[in-house]
Amino acid sequence: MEDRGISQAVIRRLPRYYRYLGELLEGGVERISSNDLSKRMNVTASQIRQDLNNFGGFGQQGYGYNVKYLYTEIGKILGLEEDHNIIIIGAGNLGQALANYAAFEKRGFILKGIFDVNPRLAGVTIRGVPIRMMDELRSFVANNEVDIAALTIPKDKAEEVADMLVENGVRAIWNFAHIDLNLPDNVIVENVHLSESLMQLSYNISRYNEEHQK
Ligand SMILES: NC(=O)c1ccc[n+]([C@@H]2O[C@H](COP(=O)([O-])OP(=O)(O)OC[C@H]3O[C@@H](n4cnc5c(N)ncnc54)[C@H](O)[C@@H]3O)[C@@H](O)[C@H]2O)c1
Repeated sequence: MEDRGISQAVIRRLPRYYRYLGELLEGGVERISSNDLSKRMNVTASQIRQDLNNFGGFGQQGYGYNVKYLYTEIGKILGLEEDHNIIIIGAGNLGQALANYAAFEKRGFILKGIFDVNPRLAGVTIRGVPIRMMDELRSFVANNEVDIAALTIPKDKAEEVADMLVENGVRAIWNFAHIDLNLPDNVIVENVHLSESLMQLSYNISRYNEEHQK
């Protein structure tokens, strides 16, 4: 998928630019050169120029980038100018950790509901949001605008719950269950697997060790 002709590789890097530019804005910085941004972000200045050139000619020689403008433009590309309503399915360790993480709200991801099958969790609230039982899910999705469903349930339940969500109109899944979901093309899935990130770390440790033994 391409966005305004911008490659997925660039899109993957945008959240990091967005985070740094947000910090600069909070610190009152109005403009920054690609060299300064490069030092902060530990990315080459030429990579930054290449990436940010995708958004038009607002990096000017001798002036640098207009931080507010770039932040706003990247926010638009990432679809962050509108809020997204989220529900979490599975209120175990991970689901509760996500629900407790208030900072998502600052980015416009609003927690609307939490669901589980465990009756002992019924009515427990997390940051004011009650954990509901799964038999309420259908009517909840029908009566509330739900943009994203996070799946933090066991993997053998994930496919069936994802199907049910999709049947009821949910179009984006943030999938933490260790399974590749088989869903229609019009459903957008983002898989988050911390163990894959750990394996990447492990690979980098091995590579570092090998290189430094030579
Ligand atoms: N992607 C990652 O990086 C990552 C990291 C940790 C865990 N996980 C995965 O996330 C899932 C949750 O992990 P956890 O440690 O929170 O487990 P957990 O056992 O603490 O929580 C799972 C919750 O799901 C509920 N549940 C079970 N079946 C359900 C269903 N059909 N509908 C709704 N809720 C249901 C359970 O009652 C429980 O509260 C697991 O699949 C785990 O493998 C993924």
